[in-house]
Amino acid sequence: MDFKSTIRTVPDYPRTGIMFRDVSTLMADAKAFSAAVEKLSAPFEKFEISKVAGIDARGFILGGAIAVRLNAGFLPLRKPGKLPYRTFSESYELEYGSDALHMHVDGVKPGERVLLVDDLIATGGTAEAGVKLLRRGRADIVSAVFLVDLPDLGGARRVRNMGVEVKALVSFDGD
Ligand SMILES: O=P(O)(O)OC[C@H]1O[C@H](OP(=O)(O)OP(=O)(O)O)[C@H](O)[C@@H]1O
Ligand SMILES: Nc1ncnc2[nH]cnc12
Repeated sequence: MDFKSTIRTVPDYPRTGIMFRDVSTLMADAKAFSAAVEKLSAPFEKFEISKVAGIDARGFILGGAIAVRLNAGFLPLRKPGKLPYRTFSESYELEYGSDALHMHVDGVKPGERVLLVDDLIATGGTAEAGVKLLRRGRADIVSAVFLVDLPDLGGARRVRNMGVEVKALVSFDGD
């Protein structure tokens, strides 16, 4: 499956100079979406993942589908002001701004095996915040998976340097 050709690139969104990799076109393609979920889930079938942590917002779509495929629960890592109960929070810088992620304090049990999921990794700031939140809950992070890696921005390296394995289906480097 040629996943790359199913992802639309929108130049200068949301700011001049950003090449926006729009995964909504991959997700709208039934064959590509189901093949992507299968490809990112299958390697973890035997890893007894009990929870998939998905990052707000596009990581919810992919993470929810992966959670069902792996018979795992789903844990939302959300933007500020969205979770009703007590939370841990971590702030981070983005390619185009700054933000924070929250996780319910009882979102994971100590030692619980978790797969971290998002649609895309760029600078890795968002994923790093996700890793920090899961570690505050003392989760065992099995891997972090993405549809898209932008390797020029160094995010995958940054997360690997935190001791977390990173997998991505597609890489856009310099194009
Ligand atoms: O590796 P980074 O440089 O941190 O960037 C990656 C993040 O940026 C995008 O989310 P965005 O914050 O645009 O939010 P959205 O999913 O709500 O659109 C993307 O879905 C990742 O979560
Ligand atoms: N270039 C990009 N395309 C889509 N989502 C992003 N998130 C951060 N950088 C991005």
